[in-house]
Amino acid sequence: MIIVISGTPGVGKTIVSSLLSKRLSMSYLHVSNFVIDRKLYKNYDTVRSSYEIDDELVAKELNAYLKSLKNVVVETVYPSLVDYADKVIVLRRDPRELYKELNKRAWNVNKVIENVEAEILGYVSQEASEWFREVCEINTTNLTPEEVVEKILAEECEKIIDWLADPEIQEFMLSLDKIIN
Ligand SMILES: Nc1ncnc2c1ncn2[C@@H]1O[C@H](COP(=O)(O)OP(=O)(O)O)[C@@H](O)[C@H]1O
Repeated sequence: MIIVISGTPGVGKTIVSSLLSKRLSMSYLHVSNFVIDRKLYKNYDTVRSSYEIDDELVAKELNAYLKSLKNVVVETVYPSLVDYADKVIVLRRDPRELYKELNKRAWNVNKVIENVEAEILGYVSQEASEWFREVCEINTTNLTPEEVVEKILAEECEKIIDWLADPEIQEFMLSLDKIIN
């Protein structure tokens, strides 16, 4: 069984994946760590503070490795790297909360805002829906990580979340645009 836990950075993937894997006695694979451990990156972008990856190479190595594991919870920002999954969960978080969360990281302001805007526009959710037939979205805002795990186990999914339907989040996005422009 392969369970993919995806979402924008800061939504709670690591904590939820780790709890879920323990709860189900499954292995846990953090794709970014896999890429770093196996040196599957092309280079490190110091401006963006992130590794640039060769998608095809990572997908090839990752899927070969996943085949060797029976039961695994896979955490990734890029769901399309995974060829096959039994369940795909995309965690979502109120962009205003996510902004506070990402500001705690030692990231430059552009990187924080790019990621918050990616959450507002639903990039990861869109990628997951294009790649997999069925995707379960869970809004983690105001839930504890344990409650998120319970929802995953109970398959309590929401409709695809559209943050931009909320006028306050539209305003928030405009205020972010002003900071970077
Ligand atoms: N449901 C939650 N409620 C409160 N804080 C959370 C929740 N999920 C994650 N966090 C906190 O948010 C931060 C980011 O979580 P993390 O699991 O590292 O996110 P990701 O792996 O998606 O980047 C951590 O400090 C974590 O403790």
